[in-house]
Amino acid sequence: MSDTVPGVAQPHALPSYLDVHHLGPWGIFLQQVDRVTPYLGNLARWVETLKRPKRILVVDVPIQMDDGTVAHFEGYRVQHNTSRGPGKGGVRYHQDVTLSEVMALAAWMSIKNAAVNVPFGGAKGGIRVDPKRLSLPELERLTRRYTSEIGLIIGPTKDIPAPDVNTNERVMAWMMDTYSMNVGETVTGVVTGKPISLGGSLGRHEATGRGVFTVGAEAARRIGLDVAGARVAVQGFGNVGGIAARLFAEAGARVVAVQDHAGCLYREAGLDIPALLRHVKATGSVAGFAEAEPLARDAFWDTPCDILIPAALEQQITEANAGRIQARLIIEGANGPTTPAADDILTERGVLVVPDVIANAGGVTVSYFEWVQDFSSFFWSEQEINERLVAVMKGALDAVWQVADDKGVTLRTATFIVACERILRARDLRGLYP
Ligand SMILES: NC(=O)C1=CN([C@@H]2O[C@H](COP(=O)(O)OP(=O)(O)OC[C@H]3O[C@@H](n4cnc5c(N)ncnc54)[C@H](O)[C@@H]3O)[C@@H](O)[C@H]2O)C=CC1
Ligand SMILES: O=C(O)CCC(=O)C(=O)O
Repeated sequence: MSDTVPGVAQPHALPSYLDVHHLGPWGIFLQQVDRVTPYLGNLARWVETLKRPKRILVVDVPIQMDDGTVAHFEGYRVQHNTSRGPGKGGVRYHQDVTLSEVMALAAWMSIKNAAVNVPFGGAKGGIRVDPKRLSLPELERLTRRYTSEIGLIIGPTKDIPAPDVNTNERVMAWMMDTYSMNVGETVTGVVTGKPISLGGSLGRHEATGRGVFTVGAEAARRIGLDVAGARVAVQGFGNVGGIAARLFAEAGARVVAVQDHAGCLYREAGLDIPALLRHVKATGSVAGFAEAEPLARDAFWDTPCDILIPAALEQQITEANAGRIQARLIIEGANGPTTPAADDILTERGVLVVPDVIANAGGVTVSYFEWVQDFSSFFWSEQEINERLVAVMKGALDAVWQVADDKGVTLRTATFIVACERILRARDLRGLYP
């Protein structure tokens, strides 16, 4: 640290799980912050703020299983930064969820929310659980107990959860109901991504995929790649990947390869995406879809394609496969799919990466619209929402593209520059003492 503000930037040793050498998503976020710091000018004196989450809550979530036994699950809610507004970010249910992962996901929310200039800080939550092994009543009990445990720190003006991997509108309805019962009144604005009949927003279900498509098509146009006829490969075929694939197919692209947790498919002529979506709805996975050839999982990364959309989990594009990717354009639907070392390889090879913190911001943008609609109890048409979403996404991409050109940096560094400046300027203006 070169510059110091009394009481702020003292070089205390970081706890081990906050250390840049700690491998995992949080370590990756710290490396990304280090890459942007030289571009932050005077605001760099506040950068330590980004390296320490504001608030971390780890909760024990005990529930009664259907067989009468009691099981304990570990849950998290991390508020990374609240300088620009209440915490905002999804809740993930997955067997591999860790604190490092939730910290990074919360931090990427801070960057993303600032990049598209919605008035939120960054937060994220999760439970280490394989939800596929729970019955529906067990899942409901888990969600309700978790919501009560994190109820201490969430709220419509404090921190507003939303869906992420393995959570959906139904889970959000349970969260909204539990929080409301605990505070004694109906509070629709405590979560977004709710069912429409409970204060949800039209267009939220599709928003992240629509945002991926919007910035993807715009980036393709800017590099002279025609979406009509382009070959697209998609990893992850859930809310984000499935909808992005559908929109690209509707725009005339050929979705040639798809991978999810259980299967991997290839079809040179392009997969029938509506039929594949029906298959996934019926069976839970792309595996076993008859109108395609099965593909070995690792071969997915060698697929001849023009556009690659990672839309599953973190750290999928690494030093091991970045050199094999054939796409000219990568649009990050997932959070954190590319490691910094892989980023460097892709840049070197001239592959354009539209980073997660802009590419998948469509979801939280429409979550912001949902939150505003809940507060005003006045609801907008789907057309209005989609038009505003497209305007926000194109405007944000345009701004970071300009910074990337001006400074000769990648789109990821450019997005971090724009976002960190907004966050740290807010931090600076707010000052230190209560
Ligand atoms: N749902 C949302 O609004 C947003 C989600 N995201 C991010 O997008 C990504 C996907 O989220 P959703 O689509 O919401 O989740 P989802 O639960 O709807 O779908 C996840 C998909 O990833 C696949 N998958 C899981 N593990 C995999 C593996 N090891 N290899 C290949 N595929 C695997 C699953 O089979 C499924 O198709 C995550 O990184 C999430 O954080 C980002 C912004 C908003
Ligand atoms: O809609 C939201 O509030 C957040 C969605 C999310 O978790 C994300 O963008 O990664």
